[in-house]
Amino acid sequence: MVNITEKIKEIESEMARTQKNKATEHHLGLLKGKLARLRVQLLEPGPGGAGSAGTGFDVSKAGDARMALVGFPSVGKSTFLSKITKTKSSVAAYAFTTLTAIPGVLEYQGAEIQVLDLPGIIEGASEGKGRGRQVISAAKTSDLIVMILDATKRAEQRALLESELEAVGIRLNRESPNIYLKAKKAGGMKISFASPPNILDEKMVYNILKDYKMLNCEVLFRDENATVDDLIDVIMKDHRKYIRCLYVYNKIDSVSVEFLDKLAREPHTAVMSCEMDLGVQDVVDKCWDYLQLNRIYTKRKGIAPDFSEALIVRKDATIEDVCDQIHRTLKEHFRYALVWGASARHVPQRVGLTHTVADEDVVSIVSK
Ligand SMILES: Nc1nc2c(ncn2[C@@H]2O[C@H](COP(=O)(O)OP(=O)(O)OP(=O)(O)O)[C@@H](O)[C@H]2O)c(=O)[nH]1
Ligand SMILES: [K+]
Ligand SMILES: [Mg+2]
Repeated sequence: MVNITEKIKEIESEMARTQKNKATEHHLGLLKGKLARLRVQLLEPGPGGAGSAGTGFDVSKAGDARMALVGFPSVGKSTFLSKITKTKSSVAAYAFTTLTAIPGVLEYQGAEIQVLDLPGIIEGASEGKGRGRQVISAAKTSDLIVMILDATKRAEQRALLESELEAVGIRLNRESPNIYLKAKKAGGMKISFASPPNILDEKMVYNILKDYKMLNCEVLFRDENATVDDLIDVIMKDHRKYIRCLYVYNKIDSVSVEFLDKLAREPHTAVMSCEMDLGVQDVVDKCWDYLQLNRIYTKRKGIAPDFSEALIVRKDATIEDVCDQIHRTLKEHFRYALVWGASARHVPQRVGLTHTVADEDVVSIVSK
């Protein structure tokens, strides 16, 4: 295999050398496209390729959702896992104490969340430094990334980790770009903009699509602020993953109150001290919010609901989804449901399959 890492470095330094202006933006756009393709090659070589690529760790998914603890060495990932689950993962003051993925189970009022404690990653992880690629692949399989940061360390750590994750196609706290793209068999390229674009132009879009050999396709930009990166993300959609991320600063016992206040105001952020047992439960509650799941308790007629076991559904789930969770064929015999809780206008409310449930609702299904 030709050294892809070197090729990536070459393009990155060419991009750094190239001045950003109107005359160079097309060239820069094409370089970005090339870079994106190389990164995919690096991570996911075809059959027979280098086996060391991002295969993750051999931990099967379990429970209602998976969250991954990602961060630099010795920020307190294992300390956090040991605090919130029954699993004990080795904790020590030296870097790279954890060498593989350690799964634990977080029990959250009837829900079971798999928590993956991962080895620390370092700068250059996405290019294969340390266990970086494996860690990042494991993070890519999770429903939530919990980025553990050390409040006593330099502020750049957050941006550094973000760019490592970005480099392998993970998009944090973002939606996929509002661009419609459809490959066609023939008919050439049809490029349209819902409103005049601020950044892109037709020629640039044409060149990038051509560079990806998408000569026959239809593309519609619904967002006037779409960028080259957005277009590349849509072209490479099979290699992109949009995941929510909660940034958690640990070790707040060792920073000033003023600094702590500043950290806590950053977006998508929570702060804690595992050692002093400060804020840990708040972090867990926030993780639950970020997973965007609802706990639904079911109730049989005349019997009190069982709060020790919840059905876990997506945030926007309906009674139909609840039925599907209980049994594949339940909705065929469905008559109506009774709902107690935040989604009910009065309790109990009698509802149909399309009713949207809320977290901690109690539901009773009445079938034919
Ligand atoms: N001051 C302080 N130290 C902490 C806190 N939490 C953990 N530590 C210490 O930080 C060190 C590293 O903790 P670990 O849990 O091993 O960190 P890790 O992120 O799992 O490290 P690796 O597995 O090596 O990547 C240990 O000495 C912990 O005792 C905290 O809240 N405050
Ligand atoms: K450590
Ligand atoms: Mg560890």
